[in-house]
Amino acid sequence: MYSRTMLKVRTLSNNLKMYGSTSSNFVNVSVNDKSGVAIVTMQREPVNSLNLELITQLKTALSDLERNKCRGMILTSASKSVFSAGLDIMEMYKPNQERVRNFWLSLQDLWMTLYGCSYPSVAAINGHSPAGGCLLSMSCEYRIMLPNFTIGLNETKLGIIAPSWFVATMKNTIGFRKAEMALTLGFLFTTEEALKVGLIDEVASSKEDAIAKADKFIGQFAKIPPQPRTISKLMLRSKDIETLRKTKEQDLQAFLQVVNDPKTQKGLELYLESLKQRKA
Ligand SMILES: CCCCC/C=C\CCC/C=C/CC(=O)SCCNC(=O)CCNC(=O)[C@H](O)C(C)(C)COP(=O)(O)OP(=O)(O)OC[C@H]1O[C@@H](n2cnc3c(N)ncnc32)[C@H](O)[C@@H]1OP(=O)(O)O
Repeated sequence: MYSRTMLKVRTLSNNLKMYGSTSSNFVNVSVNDKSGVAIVTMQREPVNSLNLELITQLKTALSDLERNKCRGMILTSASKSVFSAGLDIMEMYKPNQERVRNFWLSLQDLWMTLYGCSYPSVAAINGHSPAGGCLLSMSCEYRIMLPNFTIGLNETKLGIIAPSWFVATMKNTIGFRKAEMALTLGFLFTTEEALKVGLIDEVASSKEDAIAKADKFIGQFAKIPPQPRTISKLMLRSKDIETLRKTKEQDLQAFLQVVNDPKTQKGLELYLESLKQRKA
């Protein structure tokens, strides 16, 4: 039913080529011919960490879906155990200044595109979803997660602060009090805990079940006129999108200041080592 790559994801744009990147395909888009619902699959092994290329390709895919008036979008992962490990730490460790700037601006763009898309959006969370992975999930309208994984904004545990738009997205998803607790603790919720707190909406037994549930959620909108649907969604979401749009440069400068701080660089080095040692 879902035909692979019916909507072609454009490869890297010219401005990325100057960094010598190869145009690997980190995003697959397949569209159900009957329902018009698209499945957007992140496929950057091993953990879908969000580097500049994955972020750019996701943004392109979502914008293409908008232009093609898709009926709904399901965001998921090709991995069996990780939805997304969040931002690629290698983009922030000893960064090339022009690339890290582009990285952050592209992340801002991706968030504004996903959070404000007109079509219904569902995250089929088929693996762990910390930090930036949680942001992507929360930016969708509905979340379905598989058991025995974790999700949350764990930034404070890493000694860093989630940007204000990450915080706003969490507050809008689970409410002020629960967001305050979760953010200050850097709490990673298990699937069951996430369901209880309202961070996810349903638990699925498998990826196929998650996709079926997502299709069912999106199917409800078949009877709702699209324009009032979109306007209602944007009445709730546009304030935070506009806030970031107006403060993009300020937000970028704050990020660059943190990233370029030698203490952050030392922290990143230790964190990368700890990730590697967990395996040993
Ligand atoms: C973090 C400091 C940022 C400094 C900048 C300052 C402020 C502004 C930015 C603030 C916002 C930040 C949001 C973020 O998203 S930060 C990223 C936070 N992410 C995490 O903490 C997740 C870390 N990863 C994990 O916990 C696990 O990898 C896992 C997702 C649970 C999956 O576990 P598992 O399946 O066991 O896989 P491995 O751990 O063995 O990983 C395989 C491989 O991938 C590397 N890796 C994992 N996560 C990342 C990542 N986020 N970025 C880059 N690389 C990652 C890991 O090191 C392994 O590599 P090797 O195979 O080479 O050992």
